[in-house]
Amino acid sequence: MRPRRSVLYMPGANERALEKAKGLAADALILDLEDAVAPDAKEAARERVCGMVGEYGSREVTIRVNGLETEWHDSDLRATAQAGPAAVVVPKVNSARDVHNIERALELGGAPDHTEIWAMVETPIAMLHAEEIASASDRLTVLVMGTNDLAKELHAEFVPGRGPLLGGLSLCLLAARATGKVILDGVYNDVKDLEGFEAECLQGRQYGFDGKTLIHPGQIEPCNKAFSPSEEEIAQARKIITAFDEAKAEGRGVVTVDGRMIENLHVDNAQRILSLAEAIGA
Ligand SMILES: CC(C)(COP(=O)(O)OP(=O)(O)OC[C@H]1O[C@@H](n2cnc3c(N)ncnc32)[C@H](O)[C@@H]1OP(=O)(O)O)[C@@H](O)C(=O)NCCC(=O)NCCSC(=O)C[C@H](O)C(=O)O
Ligand SMILES: [Mg+2]
Repeated sequence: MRPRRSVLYMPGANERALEKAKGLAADALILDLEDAVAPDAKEAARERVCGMVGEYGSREVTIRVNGLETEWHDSDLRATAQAGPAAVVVPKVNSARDVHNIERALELGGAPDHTEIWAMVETPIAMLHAEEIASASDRLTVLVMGTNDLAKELHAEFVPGRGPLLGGLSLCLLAARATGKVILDGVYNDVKDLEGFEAECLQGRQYGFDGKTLIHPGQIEPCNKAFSPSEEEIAQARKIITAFDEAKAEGRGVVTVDGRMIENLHVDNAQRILSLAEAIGA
């Protein structure tokens, strides 16, 4: 299990941010060539980020290319295939066919096997095709929510609690869990509003997201905390596993811990929590 609690975007044209990220505690980085880079800076940014992939130590480094319909997409994908990051993040993936085209281009470009596809799901049609997108390729390992684009396409407003977006988020969560993929929540735009950010992290975790995409260093620490099992959760997980093992030894398949029923499925969940805590510790 690889923790992907905090996944930080940085503009591929912003040398200061690219340097600063070398000392930041994000689990993964997205070096961005898409929205955060102006058209006349695209080519220089591509060359810069492809040359920096190996400079971030143990962090998972990915590159977000420009969308399939854009003039930069093919060159971005070719250069990324050669750079061999942990993943290529592709915006506005709308169908299984899009995934197959990306996969083929990576193979033709000589991408190493370790370069995964992270598909951004951020349009109404992607919400409706989430399962076919998620299951289109073994190389595709992560779905990334693009909540700004989704809100724009829906003509939705940004409101506390994200009511207008929850239908789409839930469809993508269902698709990710049904196909065994990781899923990351979208970004929180107000970098000064930490209270609102923490509330959105908590909501994301409660819905089942594995982590959240971020736009500012100040969001990393609260995000890591929100998506890590707490000391109490770890202790409770151990207690559940021990109680169930004891019950099993006595020939029982169900037990109560603190008055609550515990069956096999709760033990699976407790084991997942311990594995995540162990992976974070490592
Ligand atoms: C949002 C920002 C434009 C704010 O920038 P700024 O006001 O300059 O921030 P600070 O002055 O508070 O910065 C303090 C220091 O931190 C560094 N910094 C800032 N952001 C980052 C970052 N993302 N990664 C690394 N380092 C960062 C600054 O350089 C300062 O450093 P120093 O001077 O040495 O102290 C800015 O944060 C920003 O550009 N964020 C990223 C924006 C981005 O990448 N957007 C695209 C991805 S989001 C998206 O597209 C979502 C999706 O597609 C959707 O549809 O939802
Ligand atoms: Mg977007």
